[in-house]
Amino acid sequence: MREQWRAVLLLVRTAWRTDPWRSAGLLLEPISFLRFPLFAWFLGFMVDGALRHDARLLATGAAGITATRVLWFLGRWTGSWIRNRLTEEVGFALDREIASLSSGLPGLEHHERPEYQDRLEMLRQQQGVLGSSLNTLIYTGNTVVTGVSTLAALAFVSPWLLLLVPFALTALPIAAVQQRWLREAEGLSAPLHRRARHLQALTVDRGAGMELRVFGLENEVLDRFRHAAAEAQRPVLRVARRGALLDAAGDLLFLAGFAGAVAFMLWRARQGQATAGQVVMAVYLAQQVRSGVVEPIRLAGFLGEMLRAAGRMLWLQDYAREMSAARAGTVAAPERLVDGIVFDRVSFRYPGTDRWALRDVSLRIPAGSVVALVGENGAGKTTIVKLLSRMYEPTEGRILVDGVDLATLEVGAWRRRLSAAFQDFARFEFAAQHTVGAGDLARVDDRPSVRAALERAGGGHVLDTLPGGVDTQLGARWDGGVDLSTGQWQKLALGRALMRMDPLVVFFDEPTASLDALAEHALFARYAREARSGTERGAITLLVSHRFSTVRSADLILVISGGGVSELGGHDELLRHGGLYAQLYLMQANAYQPDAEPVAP
Ligand SMILES: Nc1ncnc2c1ncn2[C@@H]1O[C@H](COP(=O)(O)OP(=O)(O)OP(=O)(O)O)[C@@H](O)[C@H]1O
Repeated sequence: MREQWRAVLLLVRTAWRTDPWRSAGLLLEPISFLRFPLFAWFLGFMVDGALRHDARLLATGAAGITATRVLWFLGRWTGSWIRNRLTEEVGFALDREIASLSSGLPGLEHHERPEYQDRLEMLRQQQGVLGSSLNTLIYTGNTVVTGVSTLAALAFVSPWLLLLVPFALTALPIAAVQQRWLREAEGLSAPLHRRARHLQALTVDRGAGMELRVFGLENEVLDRFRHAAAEAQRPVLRVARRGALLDAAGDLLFLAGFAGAVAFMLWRARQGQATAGQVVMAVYLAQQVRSGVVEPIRLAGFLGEMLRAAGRMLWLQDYAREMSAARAGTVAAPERLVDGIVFDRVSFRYPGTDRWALRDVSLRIPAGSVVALVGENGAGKTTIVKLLSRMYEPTEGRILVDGVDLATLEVGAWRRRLSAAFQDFARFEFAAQHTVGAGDLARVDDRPSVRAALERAGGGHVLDTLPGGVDTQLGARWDGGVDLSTGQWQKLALGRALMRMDPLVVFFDEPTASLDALAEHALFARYAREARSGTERGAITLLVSHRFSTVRSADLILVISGGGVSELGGHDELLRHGGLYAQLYLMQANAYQPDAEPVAP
């Protein structure tokens, strides 16, 4: 119950914050919902006036009915106008908040948690519901006014008529049971919905489109999507069918009670205990008892669904607050690195898995160095990058930045001192200027800086091929938008990584997979020279690459294998050592010279 009140408060607070005037105006609407008892009362006047030939009573009844209609019309008209507008505004405000909370979470761990995914999935599905939840809340309030005033008027005619209420109240347990079923069904459907959305996304995803066609998977994916969507619907449909049967049983019961109430009033009239006007008033009100009592209950059930959606919103708020408090850190990020970064017995498991991605890693990355991470696929190289950028926190052990635990550094400030280019780079479909400039928001509009960063990334010529230069909209789906090749996108991503002027750590996690080995080598040789010349900041460059021609120019090479560091040293030193590095290096070197004799260490 406390959670439901919190959800109601969330809606009211959001409405008030979004538009206080409209929120206040809505309080007028319930007045118009007194129409049923007023109408019945004046109708009774008219009937009695007509039977008694009492012109004053007749006129009072007619005037009252007219006034009731006018009040109803005005209240409804202004109310629904304000309500619709406010509902939209509140819906947008909540949608914005979901986006801002999800993207503002400090790390990526939540993406690995099925329970987070499921709840977010439900929130996404119910975004429309969230928007109209305020509408339902107010409308429920209005129907409560109708119900209570109807019952009060009925009791005024005869308290015995309130015996009709239990017949209507059967809707209460029915709604509760239906809600429970619905909740269970939603829980069952959520992972299936997620799967269906993933499959649907594959059918429209441009990247997946090529593979779908090459491997002839179109129908297979469509079939899987249809199957997953049908499966996701099944629990909810089953519940809807069972719910409709329960509703029908409740309706029949009320019909029996209503017949009893009408018979009771006719009996009273025959006994001379009620006027004809009171009989008409009672019959009119009795048939309203059904909607007067059932409607608020039905809506309360519906409101329950809304409040559950609002409750998930509260959960997201709490989760974001908790994560930020636990992960945000308070210590200011350093201006420069003096000693470097130390991994102190770091172990890491991805959430929801029981396999160690890194196990007991201890190493030191000296300030000002260019470090290469090499190793086979799945060895743990990217995981090291993710831990250093605080997308995840170590499961065990600590990472020290100049002796300070990285977990205590203020996460936003630390990230402002990083820069990165990834193999899975983002394709920001903005104007080219902003796609690259996004790497340093403060200089997002600075044309010379964007040009310079791109030149350093070896991508200056990409701009020259664009019809509108830096102002060209990227992405073929936009008006006048231009699409780029994967390699061109990658160069823009590299340019973005080179926008920040004073990063402390720069990650290059296989960002040049689309470049040939020579181009990659030339790019990093140039970059490493620059990085070494800027050593007064002690900046560290971390390069993940499978190309040993690039890797060999690093100051320090870390060979990652099976989640640990198996070798560490300079190129010559590791070759002399004759371990895994030497083996992999020679294999690649020989592959580049197929006619040459195998090179021995
Ligand atoms: N999000 C994730 N959830 C669960 N396990 C993961 C996740 N990402 C990576 N792993 C696992 O962690 C291990 C290390 O992965 P990582 O991405 O660090 O390897 P890598 O050395 O960068 O590989 P590659 O050269 O293929 O990029 C792998 O076994 C991988 O399956």
